[in-house]
Amino acid sequence: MVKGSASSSTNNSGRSSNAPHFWRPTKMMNMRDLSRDDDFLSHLLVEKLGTGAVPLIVHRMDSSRRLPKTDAHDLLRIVQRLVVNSSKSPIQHVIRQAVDELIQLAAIRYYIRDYTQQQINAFATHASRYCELYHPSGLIEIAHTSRYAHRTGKSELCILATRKLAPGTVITELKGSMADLSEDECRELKRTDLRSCDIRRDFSVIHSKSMKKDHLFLGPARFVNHDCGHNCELFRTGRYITFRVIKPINIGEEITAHYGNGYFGRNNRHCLCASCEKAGKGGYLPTYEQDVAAELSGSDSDSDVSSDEEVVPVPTVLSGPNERRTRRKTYPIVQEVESDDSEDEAASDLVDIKQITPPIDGEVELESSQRSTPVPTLLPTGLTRASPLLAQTLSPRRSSRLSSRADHEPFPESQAGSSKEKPVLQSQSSSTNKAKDKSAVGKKEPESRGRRGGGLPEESAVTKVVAMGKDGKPLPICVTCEKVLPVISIDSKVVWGVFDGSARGKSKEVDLYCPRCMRHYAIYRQHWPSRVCAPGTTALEPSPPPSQSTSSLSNRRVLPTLQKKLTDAARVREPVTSDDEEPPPKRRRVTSKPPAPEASASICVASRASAPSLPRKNPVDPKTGKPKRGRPRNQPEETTESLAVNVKIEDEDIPGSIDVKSQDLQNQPREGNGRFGKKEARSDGGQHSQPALSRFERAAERERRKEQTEPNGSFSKRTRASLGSEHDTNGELSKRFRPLLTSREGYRFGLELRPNPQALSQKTWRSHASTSSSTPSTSKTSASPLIVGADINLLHVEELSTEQHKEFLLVKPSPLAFARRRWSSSSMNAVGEFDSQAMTTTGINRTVLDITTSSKRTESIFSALSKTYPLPVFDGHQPWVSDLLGSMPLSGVKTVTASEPHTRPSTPAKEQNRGSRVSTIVTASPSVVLSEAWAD
Ligand SMILES: C[S@@+](CC[C@H](N)C(=O)[O-])C[C@H]1O[C@@H](n2cnc3c(N)ncnc32)[C@H](O)[C@@H]1O
Repeated sequence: MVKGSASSSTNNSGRSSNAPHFWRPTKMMNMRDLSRDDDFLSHLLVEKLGTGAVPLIVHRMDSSRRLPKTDAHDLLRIVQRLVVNSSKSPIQHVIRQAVDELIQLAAIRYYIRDYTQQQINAFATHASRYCELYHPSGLIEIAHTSRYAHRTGKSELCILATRKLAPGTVITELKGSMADLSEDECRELKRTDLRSCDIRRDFSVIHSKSMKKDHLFLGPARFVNHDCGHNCELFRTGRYITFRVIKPINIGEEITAHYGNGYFGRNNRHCLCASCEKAGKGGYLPTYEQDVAAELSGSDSDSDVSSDEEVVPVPTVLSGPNERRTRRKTYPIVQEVESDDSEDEAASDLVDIKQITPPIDGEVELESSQRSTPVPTLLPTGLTRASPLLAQTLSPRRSSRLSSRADHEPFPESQAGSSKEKPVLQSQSSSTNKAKDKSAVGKKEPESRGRRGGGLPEESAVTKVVAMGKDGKPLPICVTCEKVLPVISIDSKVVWGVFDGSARGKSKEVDLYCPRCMRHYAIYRQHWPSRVCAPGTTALEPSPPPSQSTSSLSNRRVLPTLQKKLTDAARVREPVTSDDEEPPPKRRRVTSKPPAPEASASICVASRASAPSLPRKNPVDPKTGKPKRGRPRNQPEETTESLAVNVKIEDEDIPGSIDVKSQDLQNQPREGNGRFGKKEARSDGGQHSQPALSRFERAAERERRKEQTEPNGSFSKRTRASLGSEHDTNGELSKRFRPLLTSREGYRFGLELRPNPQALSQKTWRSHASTSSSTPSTSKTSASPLIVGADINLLHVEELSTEQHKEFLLVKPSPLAFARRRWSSSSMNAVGEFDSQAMTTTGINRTVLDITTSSKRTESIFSALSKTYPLPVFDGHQPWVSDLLGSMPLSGVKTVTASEPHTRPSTPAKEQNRGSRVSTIVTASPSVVLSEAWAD
């Protein structure tokens, strides 16, 4: 292979100086790898997503290399999270997150195990383009089309609009980059080799006149099909090739471009586009087949086949091999990942698209690099209808079908047989279109495919036609979009779809969905084409991150190496600023939180580059020195992450946020799984640590404790008897018999008392602020201020002057960072004792506390705090604290909205205990209040 020219804007490290951090024109990339990445990603994120069962048809080049099997559910969850998070974070952020998660999937990690950092970057870039398609703001989607199947024996993909698009709209997510093709590669792609099933001629080869080079189109843009009456034009925008709408496009209509006048043979005489179909031109010319036959026999002097290319015209046969078949060779997806062939390291460059000087008006002209003709191939007979639809896992209801759909799928009469076998198109009874429908009955409706290119058609004016099978019965349609179900065929064999009469009975019983509508519903929980939740409906629930299966032996072997690469790649993928580049998403200070230790690999998030985190993995077994087997345990960070999803920040610009990841926290020893190490044994021999309990376990524990205590907080006799001796060897009350912490009013407190932190602190601070000019309030007279954060480490706060205290108190904690830890506190152990060690792990080690609890245990809390950690503590009962807090102008509450449900009791009796309960929360979960309140 020949190395392509390096981009002038590409620096020595192989990175373009003006490329965004998630896209790097990659030097020395193997074109086959790039193409294979693209194939793999489009298979995962288009074909497999939400359908799970659609076989691989997107395969461009090298089918000899097997692809690892990927769990469709994992893919779906990643995309669902992207959708859920899309309303909360900038698009770049959610896409990076999705790509990060994708790359953490075991199958993908295996796939890229031998990749260099540059290759990983390129892979991530491709992935980001496919992920971007699913953003709810997206304008397009990828769908199947069978338009060309009657000639090619296979289904293909196409791009459809998800919204009405007006002329001038730039479809930014329809990006493509171009891999520089060497002459050999180009010839390889062009030729039709009957002996090799692995290579196929590819039409997505673009010739740049200005560069005098051929390129291979990569990314979703490669699925834009040609139409002589195209509705979009290709143009270059900075580093991308993208598309601009030139004619109004309706929902569901296909996005088409013009490949050039000679792309499908001279004057595009082999073109199968809708416009040609309408006009009876190109591949729909009545004399087309005779012309082709004449051409093949050599009598056509106009033949485009150039003698210097190894293009072998393929005869028009029913079942013989042809270029298309080779392309659509069924791809074996192995059950287990296998070791792969060594890579051909011969390199070709991925061209920096900036090099391509548009010839006219910024457009990149596409010129046919093909000299041969698409080979007309007839499908075996009997495929006019399709086989039973596979996975009917989804159940969007017929009743909620969309009222009207733009015609987007070509009718399968031409998908599933020769043009002679085209089924009759017949009007569907429709109240609004009866007259038109009648006229359409029994004749081919030229508008059936040809609404592209017209003005934005009124949906009510759309003539609904149904495709009829050979037997005169209507072909099955998708219950959602009401389009004829595509028949997906590989090597002229139907692999997906509904066909033959035997299946028709079934199709009546079950609702059938096209792959696109299945996928759409699976992702958005909305019927196509809606991507947003209707008011009053439940939003998608974010699924937990996909499990990290490391069961494969080969995976375990390669993962450490890969991990290192991912980490290095993260460093490489720093943001590069340039005029041309999209600005990196504004970092939110409030979202800064201690990076999850060993929580996730990120090759994309530049902010993590300085402290790259590692993918979650199992702890190392001290005996064997190897990672433990089985599913890695969930880590606390996951909880905070999922909580973070539910936290909405209305004001991003929060000054004075505290980096809660203090040095001390970092220095704290951790176990292999990222958790903090065992805590020192306390003087009484007990352990501070408490096993992390699930919500249900905690509830069960509370119930158990309730049972064990009598109403006055003491243990029942039965419990007492079962617990054994009350006193330990020192004569102190044994831990088990210590009563639960109670407030002065006898209110039992603990983690079960979870008031709504926002409402609580709002009330608290408001009331305090309103009285701030008057006599300072105390916990006894009113709801008192609870905690004020300060970024200072004080041991003896009493020695400071009031002014100094004020200064400390002016520092505002980061509400979001603390809110994320709202319920993660385990600072109260099972018997209600304060666990200061746990407190440090919840990120409050820089916090000055004002504990206003009236509990008698305050003292022990303070001493525990100062023993384990030099945590400055203010006792709310001390007059100077009350004075200080009372005199401060307290601006109250940051608008942090937490959507997590809570179960705060609201009986009047309990309301009376608000002060105490709040105090309880302070000690049990300080972050609750910290997240909401601070002083101005
Ligand atoms: C750039 S790709 C477009 C995506 C393609 N449908 C796929 O699934 O990979 C170009 C290929 O699409 C098909 N194609 C697109 N427009 C066509 C047309 N007007 N007539 C015939 N084939 C077309 C041809 O198979 C061509 O090789």
